[in-house]
Amino acid sequence: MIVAKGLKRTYKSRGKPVEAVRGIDLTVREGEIVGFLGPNGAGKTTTLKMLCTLLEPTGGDAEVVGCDLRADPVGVRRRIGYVSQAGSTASNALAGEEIVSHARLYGIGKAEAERRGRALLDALDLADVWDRKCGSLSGGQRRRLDIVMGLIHEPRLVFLDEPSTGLDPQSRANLWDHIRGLRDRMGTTIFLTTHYMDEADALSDRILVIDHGAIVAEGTPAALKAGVSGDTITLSFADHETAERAADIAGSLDGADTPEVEDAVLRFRVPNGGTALPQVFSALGQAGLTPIGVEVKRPTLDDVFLTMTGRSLRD
Ligand SMILES: Nc1ncnc2c1ncn2[C@@H]1O[C@H](COP(=O)(O)OP(=O)(O)OP(=O)(O)O)[C@@H](O)[C@H]1O
Repeated sequence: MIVAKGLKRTYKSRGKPVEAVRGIDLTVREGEIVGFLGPNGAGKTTTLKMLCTLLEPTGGDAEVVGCDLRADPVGVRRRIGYVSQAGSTASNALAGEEIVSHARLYGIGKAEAERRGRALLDALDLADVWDRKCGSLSGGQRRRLDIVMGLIHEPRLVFLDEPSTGLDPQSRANLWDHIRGLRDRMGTTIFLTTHYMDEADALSDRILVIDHGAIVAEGTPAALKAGVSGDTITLSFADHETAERAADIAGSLDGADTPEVEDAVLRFRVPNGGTALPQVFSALGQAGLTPIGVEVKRPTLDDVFLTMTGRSLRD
């Protein structure tokens, strides 16, 4: 669906070059949901806009749904759907009118547009909004309506730019269900940008992590997390001195990473938290030390990012 080679975009800002995307390679296969994850300003939207023909690359090439990005941008546009961050419906217009007029832009007849529109609304749990003003819909409903618009010409590939930004947790989870459903029922390939780790984790078959305009990691969410060594064990003690004594003991355990103590909290890494914990408790017990709190944390995508870049995705 997408093969990009050396894709690059340099902006000019106050006479100075800004290398937003520094020559990236990426491949997206048919039927995949690929999450493009990175912090603010990493180059996600710039990449997306280039792949959607909204922005000309300053270097590199790409083929999107079989069409060359530079030689056949119209071919690309006919074959893709694009759901922008800003949304595409006017508040005062009726949802049904917006769908039909959008479909007409693709040369779809009115009756066919209405048939497809109603079927898509139904699929996205919006069956009763045809005669409602777009501005009267909830945030989640309006995002789903945007997706209906992006799918009206039945593209095989759809780009979603930050799909759940601004939605409450329940609407986000509901939107994710619908996005997965589209792929499962219709086989639509989905390429989405996000700076939310949970969104990338919950939705994507494969994740590309971008930072400073370059791809720094790629893989399934599980493989990326497995690449980060070990689980983190956090133990709380009554005071700093006890935590320091516990740190000496934890540090001598097999496979344990250099322990860190902050106030009365000890944190260290082990290859497997579940199997290490009984050993930790037994060793601490022999020294007469008892933690007052314990937490075992599996690696998150933020740990992946931290390992790759030395910074947190949240920074
Ligand atoms: N029109 C422009 N002119 C100059 N610099 C730009 C322009 N658009 C984006 N940039 C810069 O390019 C870099 C990448 O921006 P981009 O919007 O692609 O990042 P992003 O990962 O999509 O971020 P966000 O999550 O905030 O949308 C940033 O440093 C941004 O300031």
